[in-house]
Amino acid sequence: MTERTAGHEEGETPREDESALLEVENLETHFPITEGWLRRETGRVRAVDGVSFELRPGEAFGLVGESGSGKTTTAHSILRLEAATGGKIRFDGERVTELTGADLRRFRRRVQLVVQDPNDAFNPRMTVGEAVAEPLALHGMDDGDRRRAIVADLLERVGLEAADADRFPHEFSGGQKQRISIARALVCNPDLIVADEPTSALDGRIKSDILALLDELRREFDIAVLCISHDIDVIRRFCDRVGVMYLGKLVEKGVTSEVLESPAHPYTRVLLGSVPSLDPSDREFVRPLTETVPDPADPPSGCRFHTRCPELIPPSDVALSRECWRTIARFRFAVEDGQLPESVAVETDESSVDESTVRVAFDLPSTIPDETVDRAVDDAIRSLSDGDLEAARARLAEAFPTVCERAEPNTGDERERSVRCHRYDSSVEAAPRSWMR
Ligand SMILES: Nc1ncnc2c1ncn2[C@@H]1O[C@H](COP(=O)(O)OP(=O)(O)OP(=O)(O)O)[C@@H](O)[C@H]1O
Repeated sequence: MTERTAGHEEGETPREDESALLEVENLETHFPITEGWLRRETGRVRAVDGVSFELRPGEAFGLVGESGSGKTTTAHSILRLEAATGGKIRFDGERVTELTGADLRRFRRRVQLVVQDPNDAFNPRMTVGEAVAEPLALHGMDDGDRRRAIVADLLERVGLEAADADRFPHEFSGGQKQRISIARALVCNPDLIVADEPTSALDGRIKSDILALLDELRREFDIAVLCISHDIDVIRRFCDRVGVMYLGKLVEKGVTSEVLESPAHPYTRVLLGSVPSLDPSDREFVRPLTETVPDPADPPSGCRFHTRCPELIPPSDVALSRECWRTIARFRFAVEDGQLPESVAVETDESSVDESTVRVAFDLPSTIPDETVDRAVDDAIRSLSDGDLEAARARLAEAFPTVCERAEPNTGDERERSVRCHRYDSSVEAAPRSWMR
């Protein structure tokens, strides 16, 4: 066992939080896209692209976001199941990517994974007892009687019976198999459990029971949990703090109750589906501008959410109602994306679409109470009706520059609450925070 690295390594910036168990700093995991038999790299999927968070001992931190936002890749990079391409991961002060030999084995013992589908987690030819004891044997515990005693105790702790050790995994239900996975994760006395969608393969009551079990065990044994889920309810019930991921970035981070009760980032609001208000009749349903999630191999510039953001910041000289601006932004990004409604999609240069059809399709008013905007929208509609998507795209992009597209927002690196949105940056001229309620 090597001595734990105290403080920071030579030539490095001091660690943000000396008491953290896990520190993830600017993590990047990109996957190369290759072509041809020479496997020439033609691009990169930016699955995780600058993610930072910490986990304190015994704390439950949740990563939430739509499918494809990079949650699993983040977890796998921490576990060294995927190779991080940038950034730093420290576990108990040690750089995870640099661990080798005995140090790596110790790390693998102290950090355990619980996967989504317990059916994939077991070798069907091993008894439950053998499966749960396997990590003990791998980590050098030769005494069979001792292993059996530990397994019997753990099976009882997760709500099964000691005698279940002699049965095979296929004899158990999904919920019971997840209990066995949890027993196996606990057997080496870990400090951190990474739970990747631990309940999404389970139904209602069983899901609740498994969450309650995980919660009880983590408190009893003081185990930190990194919980990955697209299910807000799981995060709400289980996690002390939460990070919201969108296209490889953490867009908001904070104490779970605060983030879920007063979500600040427009994407978090979209994910939750509403802007909370004390008066339930005053709740506003928040929808993204478009449903199309951009490709992580070619993410939008600036803020990655800008192409779908209902709070997109307008150019400073545009004075329109919020709803009117949203309609125009929706129009702009649908055109940019080439996602045109059927009535507008023009196949060939010869065909054309009536201008009023374009207006109806995008809900655009016949006149817009801002002359410059009105002219730009008119020009774009004319180009679209002539089937010239490229000209419409260029006109709209030039007419509506936005800081959200131009620059990546900072988080300000506040530990307890951070929001990666220009609307929270005092140096950006935008509507005040209260505008977002
Ligand atoms: N090995 C890989 N090679 C190339 N691209 C990958 C690889 N693994 C993941 N990706 C891509 O990286 C992005 C993030 O995937 P990831 O599985 O981490 O997201 P997620 O938020 O966990 O989603 P889900 O809940 O669907 O698992 C996706 O676009 C995915 O297609």
